[in-house]
Amino acid sequence: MAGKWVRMVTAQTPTNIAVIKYWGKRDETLILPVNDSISVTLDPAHLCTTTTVAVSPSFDQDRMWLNGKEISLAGGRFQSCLKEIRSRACDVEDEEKGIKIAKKDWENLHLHIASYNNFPTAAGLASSAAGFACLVFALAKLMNAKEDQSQLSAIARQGSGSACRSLYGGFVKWIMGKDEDGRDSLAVQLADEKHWDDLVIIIAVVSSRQKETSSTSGMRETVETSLLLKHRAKEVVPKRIVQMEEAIKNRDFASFAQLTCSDSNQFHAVCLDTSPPIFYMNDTSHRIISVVEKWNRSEGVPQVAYTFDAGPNAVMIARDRKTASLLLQRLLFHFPPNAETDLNSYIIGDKSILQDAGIQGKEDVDALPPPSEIKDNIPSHKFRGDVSYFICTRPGRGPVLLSDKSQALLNPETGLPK
Ligand SMILES: Nc1ncnc2c1ncn2[C@@H]1O[C@H](COP(=O)(O)OP(=O)(O)OP(=O)(O)O)[C@@H](O)[C@H]1O
Ligand SMILES: C[C@@](O)(CCOP(=O)(O)OP(=O)(O)O)CC(=O)O
Repeated sequence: MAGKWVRMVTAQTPTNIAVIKYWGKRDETLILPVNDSISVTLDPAHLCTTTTVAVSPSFDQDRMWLNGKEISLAGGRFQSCLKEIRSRACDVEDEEKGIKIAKKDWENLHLHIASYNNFPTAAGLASSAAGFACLVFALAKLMNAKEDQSQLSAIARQGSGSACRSLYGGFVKWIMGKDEDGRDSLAVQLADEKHWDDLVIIIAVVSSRQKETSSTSGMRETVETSLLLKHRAKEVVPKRIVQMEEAIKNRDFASFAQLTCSDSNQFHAVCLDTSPPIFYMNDTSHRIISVVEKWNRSEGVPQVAYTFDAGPNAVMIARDRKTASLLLQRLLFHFPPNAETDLNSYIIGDKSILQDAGIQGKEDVDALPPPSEIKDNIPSHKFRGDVSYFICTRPGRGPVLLSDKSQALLNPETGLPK
């Protein structure tokens, strides 16, 4: 293994949004949850992490750069993932480059890791989920580990619980497991992204000034103080998991939406039941819920599901493209962009939904009529600037390797960021 070679692998991994939430751990170090959860993987075209991992005998320590800045790998979560994946490394031979790494060599070789999130890291868009899933997936490829996606998910879980669900595309279940060592706490795919490809997802990134409680400390406080969480984990979630699996299997949007909204609301109720109470949603979040609830009610059958993680951003899932364009009209009516924001940066991702909604410019936003369900309730307030921007996306695929060398984030000669 001597020489000056650098071997590297680049991968791209999606983020995910839970429709049955994970909240509460029974083991903090291994990251073992108190209930199963189910998520939808989001299209990596709009939200994803790209990670390049490299190994070389010339590296003298493990190093990592996140979005161009060097970060410490000393934290327990990074160390757990690195240790677990190293212990599964196998022989690697690259005849073209004349590289031969024996299984036992991996203990002494150091790694360079560079990662980039194509969305804001601190905006509550589950960067840790895509990030840890990508790290583990890329390292497994680099080290020729023979583990399947589910076994890799149990390693990513030790970086961040929700990360285990980003090892698959489509619809994913994290099975809480029973074993004390956590080996059976892993993700499985329920259906791939093609199974239900009518769904359209619109994320409202809500402006928030307040500092939020991290998921990790928030759920610790909930486990310590909330009686409602015990009821949720024991009585409510197990039934909902069965119903949600059925709804996904049958593409039953009415049940899917009802379960998704109820579970998000119960998660936030559990936060409120924590002492001291945790508030993740803000007034804008509540207004978005009200817009969707009023519309769903007036239609008689749910058109859109909403769900909120540990922050004020709304993730809305529309039953199809037509519904998504009607939703976007409603959202833009209530939450038009600020004077200084142009429409092109206000609606990002799949902009074709905007065209479907018949909106070409800001004048079309100003001309939007009040939605029929609120017409009798004038005055209908506008909340200009309360949403930072919207991301239009859809369910998407799981992790992939990027073989195009130009997409690598590390220099192939030096192993340092490009
Ligand atoms: N691309 C990445 N690769 C590895 N780790 C990452 C990556 N992106 C984020 N992380 C890790 O995740 C941490 C951020 O996680 P945190 O849970 O605070 O925010 P979030 O996941 O963006 O939001 P939320 O969990 O509230 O949805 C970072 O400090 C870093 O440790
Ligand atoms: C509200 C959630 O998004 C909580 C996610 O929590 P994290 O996975 O970020 O927490 P740690 O395991 O402590 O890293 C719900 C969910 O994704 O299921």
